[in-house]
Amino acid sequence: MPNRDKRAACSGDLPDALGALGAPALQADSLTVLRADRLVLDGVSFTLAAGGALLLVGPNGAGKSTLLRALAGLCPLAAGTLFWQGENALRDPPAHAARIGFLGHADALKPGLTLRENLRLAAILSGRPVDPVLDAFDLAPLADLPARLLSAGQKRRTALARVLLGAAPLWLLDEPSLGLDAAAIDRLGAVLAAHRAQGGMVIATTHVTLPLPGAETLVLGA
Ligand SMILES: Nc1ncnc2c1ncn2[C@@H]1O[C@H](COP(=O)(O)OP(=O)(O)OP(=O)(O)O)[C@@H](O)[C@H]1O
Repeated sequence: MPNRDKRAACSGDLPDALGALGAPALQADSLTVLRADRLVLDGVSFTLAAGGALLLVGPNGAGKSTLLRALAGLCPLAAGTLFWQGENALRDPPAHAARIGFLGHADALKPGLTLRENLRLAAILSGRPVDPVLDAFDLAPLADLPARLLSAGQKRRTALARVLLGAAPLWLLDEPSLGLDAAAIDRLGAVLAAHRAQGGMVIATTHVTLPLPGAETLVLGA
């Protein structure tokens, strides 16, 4: 069972676009989620300011992925409210989707498309160029390979590149370092730090140490 009313307040610079200084950009208030009629999350609360990071930890089945999906609006809340800058975040699903970069367990790449083609839709939607994002994850030499030929770590890096390309302020990452080697984890750390330095926020599930200095931790299933 997750901790009740566990709060994690994260600090960081708060740009005008994300609200008044000191105010939480994201606030989860007593979130409760059922899956197949079973109580998985019971009154989970936390706040996150611009530039902040929150690690979701706990044993298998504790509800970490479920919480990420609930925060993304992909899993209905049985009770509780998610606020974005003081407003009910889930009242306007398209607006909420636009503020989220989501990385699930599955990398969700089209196997027959090249790595670059897999990133094209995100690039069109955000208006951002693909090449700097390829460089950030050392993917340029692989850009014209079909995704089906990529290794597990290369696929993970591509999925992370798509999150970066989306330019959303709130990143929800399910075990982002899964399959990454040490160099790729260093690159991930640099990308996360740059995102937070611009006022972006990160919520990540993990079973291992992630390169997110100063992140708060929310323990589920304790
Ligand atoms: N689609 C679903 N329908 C019913 N129950 C589900 C569904 N998805 C997950 N669950 C259940 O919800 C609980 C929480 O699962 P979740 O995937 O959120 O755990 P987790 O903490 O992310 O685990 P792990 O560390 O193994 O990734 C589990 O008991 C799981 O069986």
